[in-house]
Amino acid sequence: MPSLGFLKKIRSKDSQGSPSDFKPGSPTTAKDKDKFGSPISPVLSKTSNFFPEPDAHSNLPSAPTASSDHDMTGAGTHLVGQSAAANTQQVPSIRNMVNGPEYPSNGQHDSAYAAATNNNNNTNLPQINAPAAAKATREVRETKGKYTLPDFTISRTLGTGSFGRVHLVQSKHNQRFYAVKVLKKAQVVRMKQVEHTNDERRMLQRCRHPFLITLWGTWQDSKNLYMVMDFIEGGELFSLLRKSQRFPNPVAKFYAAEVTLALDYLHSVNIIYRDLKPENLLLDRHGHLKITDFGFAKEVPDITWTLCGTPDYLAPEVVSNKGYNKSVDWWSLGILIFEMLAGFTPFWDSGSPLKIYENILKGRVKYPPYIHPDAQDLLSKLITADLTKRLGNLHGGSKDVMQHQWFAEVTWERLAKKDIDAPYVPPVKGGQGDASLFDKYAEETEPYGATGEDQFGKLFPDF
Ligand SMILES: Nc1ncnc2c1ncn2[C@@H]1O[C@H](COP(=O)(O)OP(=O)(O)OP(=O)(O)O)[C@@H](O)[C@H]1O
Repeated sequence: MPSLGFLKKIRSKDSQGSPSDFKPGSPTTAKDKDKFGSPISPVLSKTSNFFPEPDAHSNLPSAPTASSDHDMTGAGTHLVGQSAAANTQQVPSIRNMVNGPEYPSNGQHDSAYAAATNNNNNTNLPQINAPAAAKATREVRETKGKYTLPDFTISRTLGTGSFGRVHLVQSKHNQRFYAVKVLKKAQVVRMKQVEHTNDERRMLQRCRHPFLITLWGTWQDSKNLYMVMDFIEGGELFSLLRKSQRFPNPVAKFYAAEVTLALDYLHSVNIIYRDLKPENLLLDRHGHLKITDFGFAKEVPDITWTLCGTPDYLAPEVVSNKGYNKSVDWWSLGILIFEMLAGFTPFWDSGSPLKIYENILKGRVKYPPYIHPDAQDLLSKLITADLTKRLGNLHGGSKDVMQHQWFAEVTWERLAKKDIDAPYVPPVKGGQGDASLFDKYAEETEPYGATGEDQFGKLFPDF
């Protein structure tokens, strides 16, 4: 049993959806259903468009087939079929992108992945060729973006974390909005997170995928580290989930499917994410997910031992300090799906991490009766301590998860191209630095851009 001192993160904010509403065995009440009304309901009619081939065995509303050339991002269609090499040529250096008028659209972020996963197979699962994906990633991300504070106008805090905060910023060169994560070096060192922080930068630099945040570059001054990312305008899935209390089955399925594709990609390039939770899932302006916060991501071809993560989401092999592998992300996916469907995490226990650990090790999950049987079947196969039985960790890898009955109507290739409408479109004014969907935070009082002696500079050579 780990002591709290080992842990990087305790779940903060208003933390946990309370399980108090759930009385095992009691049916879902009409009142429960009403709770779904806000803020998902205005677009709930769109749930029927998520997955155009409805599963005959599911209770989803039957769906009109979305037109095959429909692309709600306005970006995806022209990408399909581009070669990774062609795409590489189109992506200018980061410095040029900030300075120049031809800043790439989000669509270009997607195209290396699209090219790497493009195939003519009959199956609707993207056939990801890991070495090709990794190569495409490397080719696209060889630029080494270096910025300075005067490149940006810093505005409000979008979110805070264990070591720093994330600001909305505007580039003075192209007037576009970005998010800059600011980490205090002293705090990173004090909390023994130097390696994780360097890993975060390296992993983000390497990754390129439609559902992963894009890192454009970094810099440092004598006190802080800075990471420039896309500003993802729709806020955290966490906020949407708390407001909605819990998601209807198809809504949870949509988000779970996008996360599954992102995990499939990360694992294909030997990266474990290790911090899956709704706080780290942001919604873009069209309602698609972006995974942020790679503070725990690690390149591991095989097994690792570090104890990190957020209590509710830790797999038993992590809690009991055994070596672990990519399977921990599949466990966390199970916890995420459970939380989306139930509104609380399965091992939650009066907010006490130690009790949560005990519950994780006991491994008993009570499924609320309103969870769809197919979802429950998938959850029982993900939230299983036995690594020889955990879905995602078996011979079929992530394909076993993607081919599970709960995901039967998901057309994975279209989903990977963002060619399926999201269930909820955040009410934001795109491209205008609209941060209205983010919680408000007290602002930093110490000015950025400190000069003078840099005690820790050598520890962060890549920033
Ligand atoms: N690219 C982004 N666009 C918009 N908001 C963002 C972005 N990246 C992060 N945020 C916001 O900032 C919050 C904190 O970011 P992040 O999780 O990366 O910080 P952290 O210090 O690593 O936090 P933690 O303690 O959870 O690890 C996020 O939950 C999110 O609300």
